[in-house]
Amino acid sequence: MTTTDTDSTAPDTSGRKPPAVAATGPGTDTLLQTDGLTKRFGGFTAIDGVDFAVEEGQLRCLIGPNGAGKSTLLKLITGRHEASEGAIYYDGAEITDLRPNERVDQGIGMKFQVPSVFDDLTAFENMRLPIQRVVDGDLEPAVRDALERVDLGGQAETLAGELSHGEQGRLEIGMAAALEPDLLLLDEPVAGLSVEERDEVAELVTDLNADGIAFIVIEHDVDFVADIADDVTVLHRGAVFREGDIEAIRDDDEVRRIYLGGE
Ligand SMILES: Nc1ncnc2c1ncn2[C@@H]1O[C@H](COP(=O)(O)OP(=O)(O)OP(=O)(O)O)[C@@H](O)[C@H]1O
Repeated sequence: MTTTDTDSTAPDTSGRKPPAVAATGPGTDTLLQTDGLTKRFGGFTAIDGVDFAVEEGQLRCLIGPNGAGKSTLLKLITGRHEASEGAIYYDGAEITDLRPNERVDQGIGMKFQVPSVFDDLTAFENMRLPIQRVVDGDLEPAVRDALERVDLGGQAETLAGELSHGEQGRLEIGMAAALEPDLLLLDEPVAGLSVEERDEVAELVTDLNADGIAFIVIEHDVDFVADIADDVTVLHRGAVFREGDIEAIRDDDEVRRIYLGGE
């Protein structure tokens, strides 16, 4: 539940722009829009009045220094955190007060920073979990297809705990993609991976994006961002500091100062 003093039926006399619900509705290209989104932890404001949008099929990277609020913003979008103020609109409806599972049902998927595969189940058994939510009847062909999609067809019977970190990461992304989201949120998907594993994840994300899935990707690895991103949002102290394409962001002296170490 959001904390707001405003009666939604009363005329808006605040001078703020009208709710963005129509902005994500039919006939627009905007899939997700936040409006003045704010999150406070006690007296500390982690996300401070953020207006943030993702277009249909867009791949937007979210970067920023440690503690900038990137994970908190993603958790607000997935419903893991409740907003203190502001609103979130998705595909023509307000989702601010929906529960996490309801947001998944609306088409918002998430791969967390912490691995969420079950180590003592095989890759096949892990993949069957999301598939059984969306497929009726014989699950096996759909599970095999989903494993092929993340290049794990040959590892179906391997315990997830015995897969490499890169393979586990691909399995998790594949599990999130199996729920057929329109928007997939990834929190540092290549942290701790080798260069080759990183490239495989970049290829997978690019392929899924080409299939029409929009992405928000939190990432510290600027080379990975450059490999995959159309657009970059820089978050700093809980607010949007810059938005632009990766080249403009890389060349921005202020961004380098706050984020890239100012070299
Ligand atoms: N549950 C919480 N309770 C209190 N403070 C929190 C909580 N979650 C995050 N914070 C604080 O909010 C701020 C933003 O944290 P967040 O994890 O969103 O940053 P981040 O940009 O994802 O950082 P990093 O790159 O280090 O993961 C930090 O100062 C953090 O300490």
